[in-house]
Amino acid sequence: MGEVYSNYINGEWRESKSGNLIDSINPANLEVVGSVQFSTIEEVTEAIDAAKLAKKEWRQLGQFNRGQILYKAAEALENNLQDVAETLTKEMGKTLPEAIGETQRGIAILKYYASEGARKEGDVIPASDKDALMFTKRAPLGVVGIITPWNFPVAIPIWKIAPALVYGNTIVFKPASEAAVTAAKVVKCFEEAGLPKGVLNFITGSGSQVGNALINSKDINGITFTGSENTGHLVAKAASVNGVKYQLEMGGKNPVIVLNDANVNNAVNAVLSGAFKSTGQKCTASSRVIVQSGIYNQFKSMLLEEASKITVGDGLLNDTWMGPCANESQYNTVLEYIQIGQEEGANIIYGGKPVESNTNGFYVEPTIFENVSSDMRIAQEEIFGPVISLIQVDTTEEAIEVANDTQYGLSASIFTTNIGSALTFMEEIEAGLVRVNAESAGVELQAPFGGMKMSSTGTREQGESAKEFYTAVKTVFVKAE
Ligand SMILES: NC(=O)C1=CN([C@@H]2O[C@H](COP(=O)(O)OP(=O)(O)OC[C@H]3O[C@@H](n4cnc5c(N)ncnc54)[C@H](OP(=O)(O)O)[C@@H]3O)[C@@H](O)[C@H]2O)C=CC1
Ligand SMILES: O=C(O)CCC(=O)C(=O)O
Repeated sequence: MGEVYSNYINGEWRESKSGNLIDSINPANLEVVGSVQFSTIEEVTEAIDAAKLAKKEWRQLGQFNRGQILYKAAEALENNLQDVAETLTKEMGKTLPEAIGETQRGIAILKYYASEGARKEGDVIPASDKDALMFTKRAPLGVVGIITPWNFPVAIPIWKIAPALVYGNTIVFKPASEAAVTAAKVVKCFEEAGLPKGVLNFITGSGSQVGNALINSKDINGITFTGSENTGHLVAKAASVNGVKYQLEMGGKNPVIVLNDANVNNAVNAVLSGAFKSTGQKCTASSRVIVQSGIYNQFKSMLLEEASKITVGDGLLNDTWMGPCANESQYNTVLEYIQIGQEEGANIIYGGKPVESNTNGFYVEPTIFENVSSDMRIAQEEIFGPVISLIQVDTTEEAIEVANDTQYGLSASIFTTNIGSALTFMEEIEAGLVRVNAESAGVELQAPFGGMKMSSTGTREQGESAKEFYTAVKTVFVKAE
């Protein structure tokens, strides 16, 4: 049995009174990575109460000083980089280089929002009365609930926690159970940074119990969520009933268009990386590859050649390019969709089977379908695994039409050397992230991140956009007398 991690409530590591634990399982070999608390609803209330109690003092500390604490959290994470990254790989399977990259990104996000501490909190606006001073001032929301998924267990919590803190909010953070040990290690870095008690509260447990109690609380002022559509809808419903500000980041079914004039080599590399890195478990992963007929055969043969070089295995091993699915349920979902694709009449041209291992890991081959039409389930539903569909089209217009033929709108990319086609794509595509000659996955911490249609709720995370969610604007009008 691995180490046991407690909840962090009001500045103390506390075991749950339930006496029960949730084991976190390594998807590469089914070993227990560690265990976290199976918390009770009463403990959610304790965490929210602690955050409520801490909010005045934290707000009054001021934005600059709050930023200084985030620099210390960045330093703490830097000191623990290797351990956090290895835990991440063990918990959810992505390869160690990817886990190290994600942890480094977490450090960079902390530094970005630390420096935000020294930036402006509002604007002076000319009043109609020349003797008055009118300005805006950003105020924190108060207590923010943060619910995160398992696919980016370091970056996603940090890109929510860091802006929430610097703008003066206190937090109740509920991580995905699949990746809660990594999350506990991230929280320890905030503790090491010297956060006052109650400012960041961490509680683990089942989504349907702990998560549900958090989203239905009348004592939170904001809730931010990344995960599945089903849960996202529950968050939105509860938040609107309680008048709580909310933000959702959900799925994607991201297209990559490859036109006849594309640099095929670049397109092939971007599709493989965008589709199969992190075992396809990114909301920005490429899943529909829409290829113009003139280049289809050349693209397909290069894609197959490069796909054959992908090595699947334990993410901690040096020669592994792609790790396992994060858990048994994802593994079964991926295999089910491979079955569905075949029943729908699509052809597997690469992969399609589990990868046998002597460790019983949740390994699946990178899988490529062709003869896919846009109305098939494998072209419409988020698989969240290493599966792509090749869809052949004749024209740029048809390619964009197929790309938009989805309920999602997170990321979309095009490969072309024609600036006119690129401009048309930028204009016509229904996606929050528009990428030209670059893979669909790839998020810059200083830029707005979020989608259109069913992928998000219109709000954006990261960069300067985070301020819009984590603060309310006060418009102040002052006259001397
Ligand atoms: N957009 C994205 O980045 C992600 C998308 N997904 C999509 O979702 C599918 C399922 O993944 P899954 O992990 O089950 O996603 P969920 O939406 O169930 O989980 C995301 C987070 O929500 C919590 N949660 C679950 N149920 C509730 C609830 N009723 N109220 C409040 N919080 C809750 C989870 O806790 P707990 O872990 O304890 O259940 C977890 O912290 C994937 O196959 C993929 O398609 C998944 C992850 C990320
Ligand atoms: O592509 C990324 O780096 C982030 C994607 C993401 O937010 C997600 O998959 O949930």
